[in-house]
Amino acid sequence: MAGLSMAESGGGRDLPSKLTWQVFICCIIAASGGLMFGYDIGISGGVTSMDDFLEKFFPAVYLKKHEAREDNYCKYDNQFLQLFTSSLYLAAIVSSFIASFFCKKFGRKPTIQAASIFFLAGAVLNAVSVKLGMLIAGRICLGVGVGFGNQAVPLFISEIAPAKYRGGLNICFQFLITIGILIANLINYATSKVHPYGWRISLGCAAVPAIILAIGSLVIVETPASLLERGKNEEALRVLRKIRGVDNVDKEYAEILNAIELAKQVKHPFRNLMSRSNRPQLICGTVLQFFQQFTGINVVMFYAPVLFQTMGYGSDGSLLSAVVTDLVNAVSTLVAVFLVDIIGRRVLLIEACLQMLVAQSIMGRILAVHLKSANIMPKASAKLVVILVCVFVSGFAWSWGPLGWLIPSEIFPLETRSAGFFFAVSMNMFCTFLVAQAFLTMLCHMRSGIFFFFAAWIVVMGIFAIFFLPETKGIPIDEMNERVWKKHWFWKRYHKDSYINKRSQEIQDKSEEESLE
Ligand SMILES: OC[C@H]1O[C@](O)(CO)[C@@H](O)[C@@H]1O
Repeated sequence: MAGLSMAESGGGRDLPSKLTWQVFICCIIAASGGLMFGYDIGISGGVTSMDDFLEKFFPAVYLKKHEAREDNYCKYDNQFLQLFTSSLYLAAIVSSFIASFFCKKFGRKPTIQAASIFFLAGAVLNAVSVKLGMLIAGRICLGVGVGFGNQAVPLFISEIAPAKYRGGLNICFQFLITIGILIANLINYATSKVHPYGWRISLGCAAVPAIILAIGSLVIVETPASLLERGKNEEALRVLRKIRGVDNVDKEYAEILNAIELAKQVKHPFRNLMSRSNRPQLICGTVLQFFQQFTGINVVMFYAPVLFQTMGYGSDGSLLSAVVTDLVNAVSTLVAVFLVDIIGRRVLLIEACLQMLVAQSIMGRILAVHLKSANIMPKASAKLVVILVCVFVSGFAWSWGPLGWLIPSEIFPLETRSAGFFFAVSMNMFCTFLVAQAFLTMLCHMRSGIFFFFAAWIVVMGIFAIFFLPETKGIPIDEMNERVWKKHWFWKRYHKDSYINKRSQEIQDKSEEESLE
């Protein structure tokens, strides 16, 4: 198998590996799960600002929207409307739990295939909806797809990529999420002019990425780690040779095998995950996803068109502004693809905190000054807010967006990887749900204060990144414990103590044995 010219050396050490086309294509196909996820994220904001859609499913919101005297901040405050957006994430939390077992027992590839089937069912159901119940049922199917896809795809990519390219390839997942969001908003822009069923086209088009994923998932290989985990040793060796593009993969094979043997001794991964020595990874992996969502990114992704309408833009202008921010989101994610394995994870995260903090604070201030109830914001300020949204989004896109997935996928040892990643995925889904469900109500009650609320969280996450997040750039996954956690100024205490605990347990066991004899 020919390798791409850029890659000849090993994954940060002496493992022979090339970035082969096989790996590259598998990663792109798997990452198209991100396209699907992104499409679902991007589509709901535009659809919920379309009059035809509101009139059919949410007549109360429709009336409120066209009520001249209604408070700008509260036009869209409706729990059911928020449930349309957020039900997907609720379903995804539950399904990613199931997916974590499915992924371990049947492998990463069938989990990705299952995701595509749920995506397809959800898209069809949404496009033909005649009642709110059908609409929500469709969103739930999409949510199950998201749960399965988001559980399997980042793991798949991290396990199949050579360590040296793991960061960049993994970010393809997030990149395709941003492309999905962008396409969704472009489609919304076009279909908002198609009356009365434009929204059906928007929701139905989700079937396209679902079909791409379904077909693509038939041709990808299973990861060597997952094959070994299920006792398919010969196949694992064959796949490893194929994806690395070299025959001599003995060392890597032995390392994965070793990790599997260790993993097999762990009968209860979820219980093991709670043990003291696994706590640093668990805390960092989950907290990163919590922080990712509490940047307030989904306020922009879900509700940008609604937010821009609140500021006085017309429907067209709002959808177009949302397209611009999505473009910035996608392009900036590419920056991370190229930089993450060169300058590392922490620099990106910390720099982005500063950038997002400045943008959020100025935005909050502008909205506080100009957007009093039922007032329309001056055009220049409204334009400035769009620019600030772009500054905010770009900071997020080259840092907390992609790294929220990458870091949790690379820090857990094999025995707790699936279980640990589940916590990260479900934290993402849970917080996305919270933001989606609460934002319009928060906007109505907190008004511009909402931006300061998220700005405060950005300060907290910056402090966390500076003091508590270790650098994982270029470290092979199976060496994380030795080279990262056991050396970190804060987290090393968890290993030291666990060693002491283990030793004292051994001594206690021994003395019990002796006394029995
Ligand atoms: O690109 C923005 C998107 O990325 C995510 O944070 C996922 O990583 C989504 O929740 C968000 O909508």
